[in-house]
Amino acid sequence: MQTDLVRIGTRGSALALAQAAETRARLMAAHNFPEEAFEIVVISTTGDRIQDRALSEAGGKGLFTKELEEALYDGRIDFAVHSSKDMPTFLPDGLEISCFLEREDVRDVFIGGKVKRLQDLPQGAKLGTSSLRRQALALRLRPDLDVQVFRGNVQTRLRKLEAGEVDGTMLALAGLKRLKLEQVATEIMDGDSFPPALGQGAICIESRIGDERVAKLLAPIHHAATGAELECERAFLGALDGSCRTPIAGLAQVEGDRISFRGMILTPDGREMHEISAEGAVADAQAIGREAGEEIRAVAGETFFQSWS
Ligand SMILES: NCc1[nH]cc(CCC(=O)O)c1CC(=O)O
Repeated sequence: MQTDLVRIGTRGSALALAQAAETRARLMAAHNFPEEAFEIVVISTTGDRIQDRALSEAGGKGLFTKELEEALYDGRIDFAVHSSKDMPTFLPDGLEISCFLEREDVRDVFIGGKVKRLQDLPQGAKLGTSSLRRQALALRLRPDLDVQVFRGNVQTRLRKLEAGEVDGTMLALAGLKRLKLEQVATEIMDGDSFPPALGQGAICIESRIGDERVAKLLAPIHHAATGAELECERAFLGALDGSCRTPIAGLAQVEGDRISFRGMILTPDGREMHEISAEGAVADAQAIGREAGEEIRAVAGETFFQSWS
């Protein structure tokens, strides 16, 4: 048994651990394995250690994946469990995303201290978020808000809200559900005016290209529709060159053999916005995302991306 031990790599935050446990539970059910067949290997990343500034300033998305990828190369873990939203657009050589679990609710929520809804915040109230997308979308609805950089894991943010450091904050409903904390949400944002981050709500698994044992292990827990949605969304991001300094939102949705996509780019102050919609066969998911990215890029013009960076 020991030689067959499956080593699951994860970050150490409560959300990451919940995602690793969910992956393990699905594998146990799919293969009829006991819990002892798995070891959850916790790996601390640079992103976890930086708490005092926005991640876009510190070097971006790779900060949450680098140390896990080193563990994959070294063979200390068999695969790494991630939030798709936090994955860089391009992966290092030899590694791939080999599996997507079925997507959770993709929506964002508002969590208010004294008021329940974002729109009910008093003039000039403090909204805590480090996401440029949430900042831009919130400022579109409420240009008067005072957006504060607000880092840390979900629990830390909720503590800061309770302590009155801000008047409200925003989080992904998916993460709250995985932590069994969805009851703290005071408003579920409407997906039309508040589209999610690309990849939001989807757990993905990164592994070594060509690892047949891991491929066989993961095949039964892969969710094809989520996979197509994420292929489309990641292609959109790739065409935009996924800069962390650009607020980007969007969502692909599979229905039967069709996929629809809606994407949005904004200026950080939320004043300027470009939107795109596309639709087609699921088999063309990637091309649909890429073409939507190229089109929105052309419509916005290169100056759009340079105007604030
Ligand atoms: N950047 C942190 C992060 N990465 C994934 C989630 C939520 C879970 C998900 O989207 O799958 C969160 C927290 C949040 O944005 O509320």
